[in-house]
Amino acid sequence: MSKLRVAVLGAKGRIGSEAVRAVEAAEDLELVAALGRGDKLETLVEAGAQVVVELTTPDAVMDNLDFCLRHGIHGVVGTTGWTDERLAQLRTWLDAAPGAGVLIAPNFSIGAVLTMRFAQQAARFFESAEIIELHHPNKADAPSGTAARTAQLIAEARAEAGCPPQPDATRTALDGARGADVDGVPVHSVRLRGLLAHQEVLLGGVGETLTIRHDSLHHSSFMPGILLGVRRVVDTPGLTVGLENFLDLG
Ligand SMILES: NC(=O)c1ccc[n+]([C@@H]2O[C@H](COP(=O)([O-])OP(=O)(O)OC[C@H]3O[C@@H](n4cnc5c(N)ncnc54)[C@H](O)[C@@H]3O)[C@@H](O)[C@H]2O)c1
Ligand SMILES: O=C(O)C1=N[C@H](C(=O)O)CCC1
Repeated sequence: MSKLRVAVLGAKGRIGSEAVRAVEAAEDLELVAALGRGDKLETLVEAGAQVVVELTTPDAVMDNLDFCLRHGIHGVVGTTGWTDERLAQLRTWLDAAPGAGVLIAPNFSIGAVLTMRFAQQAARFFESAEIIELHHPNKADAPSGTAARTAQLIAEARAEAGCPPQPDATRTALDGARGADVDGVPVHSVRLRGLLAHQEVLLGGVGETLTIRHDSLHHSSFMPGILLGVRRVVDTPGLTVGLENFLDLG
């Protein structure tokens, strides 16, 4: 059986360099290009890449995906910074590229995906929900893509169940003291040397709290998810948001 031809964009970065090693080590995949900032995207076409793993920056990701889809190359995207406008733009490019697929995964680690699912399931049973995300201090964006997605899922679950707004008597607060408001869910971002990627979802009800915590301790935690995304995206045309769609979680 022929190997799937894979390229990595952001190949010298923290997660990109780990992805290069993971693709090289996978028997069913062939690494055909490993590009960094300033490298020509035409190399992807010359190398015959079928799937691009996009691990760059929010500033670069849209141009990279535009190029890939114009050349019929599938995308597995870990880069953060997604907004409704960006997703709408991506859908128009996908409409013009029949057969091409893009997976956007706010988090490739299985534990983080399960954290999001558990939080979504629990959200309607508690009056209060807040998120603390904790990352290394070199991270460019806040809140993390994972925390933003978790907050959206919690808010959707609460709205579907008809939950009222969260109790909060705060009348005066220093700017930022109550975190960022993501669809009504406060999200607090910590940046601390020594950390990689961590998240706590705090849920509170009368007389009890539930804390769901996940820790990524090494970039290797993201690799099984990236490889799964590469293998599945080639048979999944259109836009898929979230690795959970490839995990048969029920
Ligand atoms: N989804 C996930 O599971 C997951 C996990 C870790 C990181 N991330 C995200 O991945 C992105 C990268 O994170 P990082 O910690 O590796 O950052 P990083 O700064 O270490 O790496 C980014 C790399 O991309 C390169 N780059 C910038 N513009 C480029 C371009 N136009 N073409 C090719 N390469 C380009 C940079 O030179 C750098 O080497 C961030 O958005 C981060 O939030 C996602
Ligand atoms: O290290 C990062 O940067 C990470 N970014 C993703 C996010 O913003 O959620 C996933 C975790 C690691």
